[in-house]
Amino acid sequence: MNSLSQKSLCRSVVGMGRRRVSCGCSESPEKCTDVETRVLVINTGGTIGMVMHDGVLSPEPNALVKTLRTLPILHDEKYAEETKLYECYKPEDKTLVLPKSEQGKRVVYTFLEYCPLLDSSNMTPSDWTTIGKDIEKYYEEYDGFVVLHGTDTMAYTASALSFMCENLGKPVVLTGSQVPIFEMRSDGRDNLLGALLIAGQFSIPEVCLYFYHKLYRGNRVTKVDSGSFQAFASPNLPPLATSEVNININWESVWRPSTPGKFTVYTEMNHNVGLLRLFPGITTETVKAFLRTPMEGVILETYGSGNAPDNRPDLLDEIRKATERGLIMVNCTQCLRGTVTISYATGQALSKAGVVAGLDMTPEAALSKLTYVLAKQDLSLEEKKKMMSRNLRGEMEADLEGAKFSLSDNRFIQIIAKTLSIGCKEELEAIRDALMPSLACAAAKNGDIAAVEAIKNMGTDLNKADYDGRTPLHIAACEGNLNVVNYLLSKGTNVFAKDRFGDTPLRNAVHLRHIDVVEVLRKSGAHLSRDELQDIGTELCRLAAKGDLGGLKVWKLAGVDMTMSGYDGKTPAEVAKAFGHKEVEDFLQA
Ligand SMILES: NC(=O)C[C@H](N)C(=O)O
Repeated sequence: MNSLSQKSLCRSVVGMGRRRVSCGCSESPEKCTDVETRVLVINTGGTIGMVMHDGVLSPEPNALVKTLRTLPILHDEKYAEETKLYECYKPEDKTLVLPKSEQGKRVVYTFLEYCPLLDSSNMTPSDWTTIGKDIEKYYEEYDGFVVLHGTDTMAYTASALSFMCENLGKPVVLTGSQVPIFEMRSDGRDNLLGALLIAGQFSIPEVCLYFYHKLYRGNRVTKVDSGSFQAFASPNLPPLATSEVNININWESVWRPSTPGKFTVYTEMNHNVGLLRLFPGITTETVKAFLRTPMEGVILETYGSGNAPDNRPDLLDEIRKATERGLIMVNCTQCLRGTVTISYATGQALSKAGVVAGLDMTPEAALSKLTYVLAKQDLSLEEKKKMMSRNLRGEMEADLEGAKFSLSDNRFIQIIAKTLSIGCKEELEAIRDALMPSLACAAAKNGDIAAVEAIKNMGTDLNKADYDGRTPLHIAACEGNLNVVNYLLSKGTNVFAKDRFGDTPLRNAVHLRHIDVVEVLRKSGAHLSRDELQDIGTELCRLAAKGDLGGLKVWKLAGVDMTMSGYDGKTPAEVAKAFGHKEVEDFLQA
């Protein structure tokens, strides 16, 4: 399906690893923060890459990369040449690099172009599967993913991917444009640039949609305008980020899963689903025909806050018969904004007929959630219904359990504020932001879960790092505080966070040989980064020469390939043999 072979992508990664390149500043290479991050751009089609032929727009294969290479805001050829970029990142003809960002980073991005490129109106759930599989295939090699997609069905794909991507730990950002990128007045250049900067630089482990300076949660959007650059809206959830003079991330809204695990893409889909929009005078025959077998799941688009006529026993009867037969029906409102409630008798009638309340889900999110949930063969009908009414990926309003304390509830900060004679909210927030990351790290070091929890309840993002870029998870992993590690993971903290030395919590746990922490981090989807895998063969050979079986076992647990050879081409097993460490040799050959 795609024109980029796996071999060429893998070689580009395994061969060189992430580079830290001198940016020309006066810092030593260790301190210089001009770091490259990698983004895979999956080009599925859409207007962004279309060209007018015979008066109609259609996707143009192999055109986008060529054009981007000529645009200085989207590609810095001078940097690529000076730093021999293409020797590290292959394939050369599909790899580009952004100019240095405000955050001091270089986003290197590689294109994976589908064949054929599609207008998104031609897409089906099997295209969602293709995209999901590619994200899974290249997951470990990239820091983030951008999916170029037509706008017409982008909200469906974004919603579907949000459910299919289980335990996602990296950003996946869908974008596209209203006008082709080749034209003078196009929104495509800004949209692509914004999506790349977000996917390459921020720990937002969600499927998102970036359009017209705003980053939205993918399963909250709907296309609202076919003639404006502001094509999307997220009526029930404010944007996760806005790109203005600065990129402002609304960290408190970023979705963090509470049950971490290894990243997988669930690709089974149930296609026997549909959307039924109520209208005054809809006939029983229409409803009956729609709900007929093989239909297994239907989103009923109702009026207002989830209402349907309660003076139509014929209609309600058909609905009841269908739900009793095992068809799952979900109630979503036709209104752009708002939620389904049972405050009206007309709403209650549906709930009595067995229809599940879809709360404030968009029809796009509800439909793709149904295709995902119904495909889970090992779940009972009741479990599937429960899943439909539960918040899985931030697609519906959360229960109150997750509600945050307001800053003014926080005695600790208030006492500090009083001591410093500070009264206004902005200053209180500034104090919180300055103090809390360090306090959270201190609590993580002491293994004090209650303190970490209290700090979180003050509204602190537990992903915030201290002056060394170290998060509470780094500290807990270093100290071997398994309970704190488990707590932090249950709150969805980022396992891929890197401190200013480029180390992840997993690398710290390996270094200090905290086997239990390594195991838990691996189960949560952590893997060593390309930087951390650099020269790993030499390190394994060093341990083999010393007969350090324990050290080798921890690396293996961390997912390292034990056959990687050292600087002289010898494998660790050969080195162990040469030094007469039989037990180590047997372990390495097992
Ligand atoms: N703006 C667009 O991308 C619309 C196009 N028809 C598509 O969805 O592929």
